[in-house]
Amino acid sequence: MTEDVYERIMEIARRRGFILPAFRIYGGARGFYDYGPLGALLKRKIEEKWREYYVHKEGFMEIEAPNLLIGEVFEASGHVEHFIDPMTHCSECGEFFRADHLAEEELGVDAEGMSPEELEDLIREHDLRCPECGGELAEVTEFNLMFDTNIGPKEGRTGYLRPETAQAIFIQFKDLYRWARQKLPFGVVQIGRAYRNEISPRQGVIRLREFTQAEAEVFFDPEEKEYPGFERYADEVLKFYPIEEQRKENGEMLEMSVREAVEEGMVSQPIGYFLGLTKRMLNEMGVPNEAIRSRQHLPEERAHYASDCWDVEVKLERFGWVEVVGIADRTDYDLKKHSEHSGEDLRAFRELEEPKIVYRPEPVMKELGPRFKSDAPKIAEALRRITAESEDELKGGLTVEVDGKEVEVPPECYEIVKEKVTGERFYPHVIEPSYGIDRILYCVLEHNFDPEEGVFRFPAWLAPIEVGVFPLLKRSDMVEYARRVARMLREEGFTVEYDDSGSIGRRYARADEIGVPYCVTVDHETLEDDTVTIRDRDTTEQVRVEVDELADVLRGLIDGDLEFEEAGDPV
Ligand SMILES: Nc1ncnc2c1ncn2[C@@H]1O[C@H](COP(=O)(O)OP(=O)(O)OP(=O)(O)O)[C@@H](O)[C@H]1O
Repeated sequence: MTEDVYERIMEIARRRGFILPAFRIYGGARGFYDYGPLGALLKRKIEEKWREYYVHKEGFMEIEAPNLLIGEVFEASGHVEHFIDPMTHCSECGEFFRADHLAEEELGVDAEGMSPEELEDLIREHDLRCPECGGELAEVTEFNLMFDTNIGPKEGRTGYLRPETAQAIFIQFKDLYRWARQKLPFGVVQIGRAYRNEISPRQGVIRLREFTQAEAEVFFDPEEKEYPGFERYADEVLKFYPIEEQRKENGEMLEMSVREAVEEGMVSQPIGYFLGLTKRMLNEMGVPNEAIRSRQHLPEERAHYASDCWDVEVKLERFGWVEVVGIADRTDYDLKKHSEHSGEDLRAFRELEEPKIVYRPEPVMKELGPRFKSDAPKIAEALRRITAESEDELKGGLTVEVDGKEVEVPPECYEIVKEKVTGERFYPHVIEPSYGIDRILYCVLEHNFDPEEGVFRFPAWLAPIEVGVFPLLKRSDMVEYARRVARMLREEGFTVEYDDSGSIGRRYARADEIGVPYCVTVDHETLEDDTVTIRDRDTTEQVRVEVDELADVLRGLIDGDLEFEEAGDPV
């Protein structure tokens, strides 16, 4: 038997129906996996836990938007231009590689953020060859990771499968802000599939081409430094790995509370808050503190929209530290871009402590119209978004951005008006905690795996099957009774597996392997006095309880409100 934990877990995952390669009968395709019946149950539980934190406890609004978005959205967001990875391929066997990953793996260098030219030089300098066949590597080019398609039968309307769920939230900001009673901060979440045409996904379930993201976009006023509710996770102690430590030769992870990290200026309050929340959630799922760290992105690895980003990484046997959650400060980047490209005003409003005088350019349509034709309304809208503290700032012409292009507006196209205002419009900033559910699911499998016994020891609430129900013998009276118990428990809301094949020992072993925390057995005594046994997965101890009380007892055990020893009479 192989010792590699990943192999062992994936073997059980495939055999028992957690995760399995997709399209297998047609030879499969890298980066696509199916969740089998157990995997699907486990995934739902992880998603529900995430909802409990973000929708229930934070009170964020959840939306559900299309997976396929029109091209304009990603033109504006910068993904068409920037969502690219460097790529090379072998000129002999034709295999494709992420050029930066290849350089990192084969040469041990840090190639993050290198340009295609720099990577090309590195490859030539070290005579790097195809790891599969030794062939020569072709030129390094840029590859956009978005899957594109054509919307409708007519050519011309490009659509993209979303590479992140976030954009649909930004483009609906106006309504969302209204539903939030025009008060900041507020959060909006979305959970769903995201698609990235990863060049060469070789890390099994870690790097998929279709995966599930759970994202929150938290809109706040950048002038407010305090994050409401900060105290909730302020005392969580985390392992921080900031940029300075990563740059030192023997850099270390710094263990401190979220509060201390904020006081030291290492993280902002909202970023610290969501790092603390994430650690707490991962702990609940059985990922221990030693395997969790918060690593700050180096400037060269930050996404095009982020001013700061911290990844929550989980340590895995085969892959080392793997990002499972990214918490990015997206500033006002997205709302600004979508305002500029769409002409909609996606700003929020804040009351001023004291009224003030501002100057703004009021569009003169009879000048704008003939000059800019169909662009005139958008230019007028862009002008209306401008305000200045002094008249001089507006004199002599202005530059506005429309549909991603800069447009020079001559002074005769607007009149400068003076206004007394009691409030002002501004672009909210956004903190985005972005969770990769599939990666979390694999981390949950690995960190709840007991390699000695080859079984999963999920926390009871997280186990895909919560209760196993077995008749001791395959006698019709016991089978019938056990089936009735299984049905009753299902109706009470438990996930239940009924099993009557093979010896009872084999059935317990099968249940242990997939992490079933409690097994209920119907035996001779049951038929006489309506009591059953409950067996605890981790201690293999048993208690006897009345069938009438079974559902309440199991609920108490699964919710952690009841100790096993107190659950019934020891057997
Ligand atoms: N190809 C993928 N397969 C599975 N999950 C992914 C993939 N890409 C991203 N994710 C998940 O989505 C989360 C947020 O996406 P983000 O854009 O921050 O990832 P990323 O920094 O591009 O990831 P990576 O650097 O590993 O490619 C990640 O933390 C990760 O859990």
